[in-house]
Amino acid sequence: MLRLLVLNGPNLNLLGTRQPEVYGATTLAEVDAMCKALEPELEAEITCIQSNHEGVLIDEIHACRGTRDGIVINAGAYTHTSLAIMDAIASVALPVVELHVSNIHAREEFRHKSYIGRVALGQICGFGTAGYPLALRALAGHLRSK
Ligand SMILES: O=C1C[C@@](O)(C(=O)O)C[C@@H](O)[C@@H]1O
Repeated sequence: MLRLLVLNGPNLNLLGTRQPEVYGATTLAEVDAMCKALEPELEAEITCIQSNHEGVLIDEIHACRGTRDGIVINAGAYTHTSLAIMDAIASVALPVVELHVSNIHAREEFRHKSYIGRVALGQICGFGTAGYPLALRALAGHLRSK
């Protein structure tokens, strides 16, 4: 049984109502349900956590050491700014898939840089909230191939 964490960062609690032309109409509760629904197929226990606070996200990443096998993270705007989240991911040495609902590379220049990308297994972006199951499948596939 794989143990996977889906970690959502700042403002993602507003999914569904926040700039729907960019992020779509699906709510975070619906995203969490979509992720949990993959548990039987992926033979995984999937936990979904969201926080608007950088330190809480870091604590959740640290807590994965020895308790989880991998992480899907949408760090929101911290993606582009947070050396501390990058260091936390490097410190726990677990496979991490970076996820963005929007295509960050097609947006403003400041969204093109990702600190998470330096320590991630890979990145999925631009597929809307359908990216979450893609990211979980990619992570589980990677873990099972090891
Ligand atoms: O909050 C977000 C959401 C985001 O991570 C996405 O999922 O597309 C993209 C970030 O640039 C932005 O700050």
